[in-house]
Amino acid sequence: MSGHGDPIPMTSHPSGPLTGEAQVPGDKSISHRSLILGALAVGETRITGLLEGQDVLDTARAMRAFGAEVTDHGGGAWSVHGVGVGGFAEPEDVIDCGNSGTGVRLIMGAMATSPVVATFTGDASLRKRPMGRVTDPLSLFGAQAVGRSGGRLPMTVVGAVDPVPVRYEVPVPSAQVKSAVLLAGLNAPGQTVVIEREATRDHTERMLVGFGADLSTEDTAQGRVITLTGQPELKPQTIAVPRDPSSAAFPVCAALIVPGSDVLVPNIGLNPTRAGLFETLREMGADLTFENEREEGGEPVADLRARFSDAMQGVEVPPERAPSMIDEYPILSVVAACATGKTVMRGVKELRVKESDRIDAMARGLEACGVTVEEDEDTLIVHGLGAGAVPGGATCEARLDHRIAMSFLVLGMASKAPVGVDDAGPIATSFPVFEPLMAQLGASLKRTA
Ligand SMILES: O=C(O)C1=C[C@@H](OP(=O)(O)O)[C@@H](O)[C@H](O)C1
Ligand SMILES: C=C(OP(=O)(O)O)C(=O)O
Repeated sequence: MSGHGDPIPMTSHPSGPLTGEAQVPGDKSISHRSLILGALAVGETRITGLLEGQDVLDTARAMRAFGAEVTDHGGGAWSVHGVGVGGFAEPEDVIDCGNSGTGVRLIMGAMATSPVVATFTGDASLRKRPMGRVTDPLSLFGAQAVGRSGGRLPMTVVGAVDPVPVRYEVPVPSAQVKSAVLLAGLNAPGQTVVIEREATRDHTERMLVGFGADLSTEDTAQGRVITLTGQPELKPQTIAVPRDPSSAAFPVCAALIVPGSDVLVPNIGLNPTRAGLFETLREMGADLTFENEREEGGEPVADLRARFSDAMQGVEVPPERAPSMIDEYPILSVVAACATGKTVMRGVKELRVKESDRIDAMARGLEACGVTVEEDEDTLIVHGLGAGAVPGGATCEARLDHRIAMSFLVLGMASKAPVGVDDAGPIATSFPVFEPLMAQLGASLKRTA
């Protein structure tokens, strides 16, 4: 929901060893898609392990507004009684997607080829984010969108009455844009083709196939070509949502930088389009192992074991790895500050249009904590001080951004002096149990008045 409550200032104090098991919640990307695809199927989809973070709860509410029956059975078990492709009803009120770019962009795609009109809004962060990247391709299907200047929310989308299929080359590496076009293509007759130069997370493609759509993917010299045949009848599914690697990143990285730590993070989804951080950490010399590697529900899964690693060194992260770790640069820059030498992150300008400008948010906060940082439009460079050498002692701005808030709280666990954030409230969008989970491992997080 767009209204956040009062800010929740929080301070993270230097911590003793972090030990034990961290049961992180379900994957946010897969949770959104489970609800949306469930709403577009005919019959009842059953979901276990759904992330009950605010972003996903807002998508659940939106699916109800479009006519699906969405039921919370407790303990992460949900069901969605879908209305079928093209069956969305017109919402009676504004759709509020809160803090969630994924929610609003995927839902716009899902409704854009149905004869309904919907107005979308979000919180102060989401209202700053660009929607033109989604509404441009949706207009090719015949949909129309009017929003605030710069293509910002609030925005009204008029779904196409007679949609046509499209062939669209995604101009920015974005799974949200790709997914919006594929979801719109579901209700267009004929074949919709999406081309992405750099492969981004492929949950939409995998799940569409699971729901019975005719979708094929081909890797060509131009990039990945995805072809979807429109107007399928999607069959309801039983989905066990894997645990989120982007949430696992926080206890994993905390364990790597807090002396004496040894943490197990079980059942983490390791889809290669999501696992770039773990590869980078290993290149830095992290003691990070994958145990019990297996396949579950078509996705690779493993238990991650992270132990304090006092000899990590800075690396150059290859720009082509960015899509597979796009949400992990904030926490990587914290690890980089605790490694020796410099870590160079290039090809990261997409970070500037997330919940906050994440390059600027991390640069300012790290500097306040005594770390030297360089940046340009597309680059972040962190000069590491080594294990235990970051001064800390600052309160950093979270900027309505859950990943920024969690990153600085992790930094506080490994700094010389505590690190605070002005508002830990946004953490509830993706990782509502972050505070008790980290406390159970031994972290000292205190809500400050
Ligand atoms: O499709 C998704 O579920 C997501 C795609 C990424 O955004 P972009 O598509 O803007 O890169 C990512 O940052 C976001 O957290 C989730
Ligand atoms: C960028 C993120 O999410 P969204 O775009 O869905 O707001 C994120 O979770 O880091």
